[in-house]
Amino acid sequence: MTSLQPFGTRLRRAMDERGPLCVGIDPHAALLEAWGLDDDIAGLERFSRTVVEALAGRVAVLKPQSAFFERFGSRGIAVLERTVAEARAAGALVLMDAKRGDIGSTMAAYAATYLDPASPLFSDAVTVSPYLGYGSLRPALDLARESGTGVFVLALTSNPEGAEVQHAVRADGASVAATMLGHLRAENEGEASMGLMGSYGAVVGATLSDSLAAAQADLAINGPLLAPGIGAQGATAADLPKVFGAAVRDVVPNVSRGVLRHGPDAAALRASAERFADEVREAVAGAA
Ligand SMILES: O=c1ccn([C@@H]2O[C@H](COP(=O)(O)O)[C@@H](O)[C@H]2O)c(=O)[nH]1
Repeated sequence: MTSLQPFGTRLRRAMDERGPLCVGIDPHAALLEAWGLDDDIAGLERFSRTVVEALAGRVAVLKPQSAFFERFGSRGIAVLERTVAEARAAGALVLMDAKRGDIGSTMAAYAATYLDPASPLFSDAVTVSPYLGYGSLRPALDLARESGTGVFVLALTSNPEGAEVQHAVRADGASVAATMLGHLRAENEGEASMGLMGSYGAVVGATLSDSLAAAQADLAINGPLLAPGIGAQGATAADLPKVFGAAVRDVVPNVSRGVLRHGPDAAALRASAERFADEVREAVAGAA
């Protein structure tokens, strides 16, 4: 298998060169309408291509939300394939937001879909759900190591409903979220010993200011922390130091609708992404 440099190394370089922002490609029906596009395959294709052309040469990460492509069936998946390939060719890292999770034997097929370089949906990283247990994710974790890709495990999601599962406390006193973060810390240990960022990340919402303060120590996983919730969900770049504490340097903040609502004008999309990137840079520098 042709292997890339480890995802964590590639991501750290992209964050240093371009800033840490991740922009989502979320073709909501309402956004297609606001852009003057039809809610059909041609609208989907135009929307995605516009975002890629405007931003793939500038931001560190683009995150297509698979659901918005899947709803168009096989033709939507074909657009997703082209979107991923064009974004990667233009220099962005692509994080596929698919939130897959299943028993190990099925997980191996999901892993092959997103993390095998021979797959038409090959991406730099994928989001996964650990609801079937962290160990069920092993095929994705192993394939990521082999192919130089990354895996982001849902730990503390940005939505308020997540707390009933993620804050649940196990018999040993650890919360489910802390347990997932502990697994990721162990997964990234090899890179930590070499002073590099690991390739195994966690999803931790930027919206969690109140509930996270007590758990900041758990965030030291030596891997990237994807932080959705900025913009449409109400969090701001200025919240990041408060939410993430010392881990703020490993945060990859995601903004989707907050940027996309400025389209379809490419210059306006770029200006919005740049504003968010500047705000993030300022917040992180202020935390030093
Ligand atoms: O905890 C999570 C995990 C994933 N997401 C995804 O991120 C984007 C957020 O979009 P906005 O328009 O910036 O709200 C979207 O694709 C979600 O599915 C999340 O929001 N929270």
